[in-house]
Amino acid sequence: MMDQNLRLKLSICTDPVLVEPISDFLLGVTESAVEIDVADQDGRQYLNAYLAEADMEEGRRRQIILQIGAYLSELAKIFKVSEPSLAVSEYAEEDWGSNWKKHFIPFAIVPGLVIAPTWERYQAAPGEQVIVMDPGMAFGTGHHATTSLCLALVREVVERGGGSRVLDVGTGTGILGMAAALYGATRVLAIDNDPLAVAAASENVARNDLATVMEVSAAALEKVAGGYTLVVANIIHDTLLEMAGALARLVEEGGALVLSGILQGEQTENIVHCFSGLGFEPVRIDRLAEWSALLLRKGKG
Ligand SMILES: C[S@@+](CC[C@H](N)C(=O)[O-])C[C@H]1O[C@@H](n2cnc3c(N)ncnc32)[C@H](O)[C@@H]1O
Repeated sequence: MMDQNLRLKLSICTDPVLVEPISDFLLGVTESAVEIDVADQDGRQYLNAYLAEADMEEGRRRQIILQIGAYLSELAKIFKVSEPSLAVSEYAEEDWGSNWKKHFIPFAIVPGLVIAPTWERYQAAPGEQVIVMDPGMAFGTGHHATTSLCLALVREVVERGGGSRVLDVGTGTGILGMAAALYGATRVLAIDNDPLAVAAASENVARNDLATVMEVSAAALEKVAGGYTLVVANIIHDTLLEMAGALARLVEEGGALVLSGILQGEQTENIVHCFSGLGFEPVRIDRLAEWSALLLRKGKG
């Protein structure tokens, strides 16, 4: 057992090509604050990640380190570069808040849309949209590749007039639904089966003055009624396949379905195959790091 109030610090030295996918993973999956140093003389880059979770049991600590180590080896194989080195140390809690805050700074997740933390007074530039939220409440502060891939497709659909009724399935922090509302959607329903995510998204919707457009609910997908012009779901591949029938039913004829949480290759092919069988045509597949996001259209017209 570790001492009270200690957190893990991971120091990773890597080929620069892996910096982005490693940061995405650490921010999105382990909710770490990540600091990236400039390249050293040998051309490698150094990342320090400060994990949010404190006082881990030894078993959990070992599991996290193994998971991250396995992910680093997998990435090195995919990108055909040498495996990153990983060193683990501990640091005291007082440092964490300031590290987290130092590294969660306003950033444009897609051009024209900035995610800003609640403790910053961010001054939007003309024409810029801003979503204000705290990190670490639920998945989806916009640092994960799948979130930014979905945002670009949501914007495409809504700005082309497909945003009269939007359903955000697995909303996390509410980021995709809130972005749809800012891009001009007139009604948004956001659902999640994690009560912490529902609480976080509700708070974010209120904080961003979007409650007149966007509703957040813990309702199960099977209980949702009606036809939507756009349904977006950034959830893992296996869950998307389980949900396929319900998702397909909720998209109106001619409407759009945006899916991510899907790895490139076999998972992407499975999803295209499954939704083709349900009457959807793939319109666009975007890729970032090892992830894909799909825009599908229901029916032929
Ligand atoms: C990868 S996160 C995506 C969060 C956010 N939409 C984004 O794009 O950043 C997936 C979310 O789906 C939720 N989720 C997983 N299975 C679900 C299900 N069966 N029904 C509703 N939500 C689900 C999780 O609780 C989590 O908040």
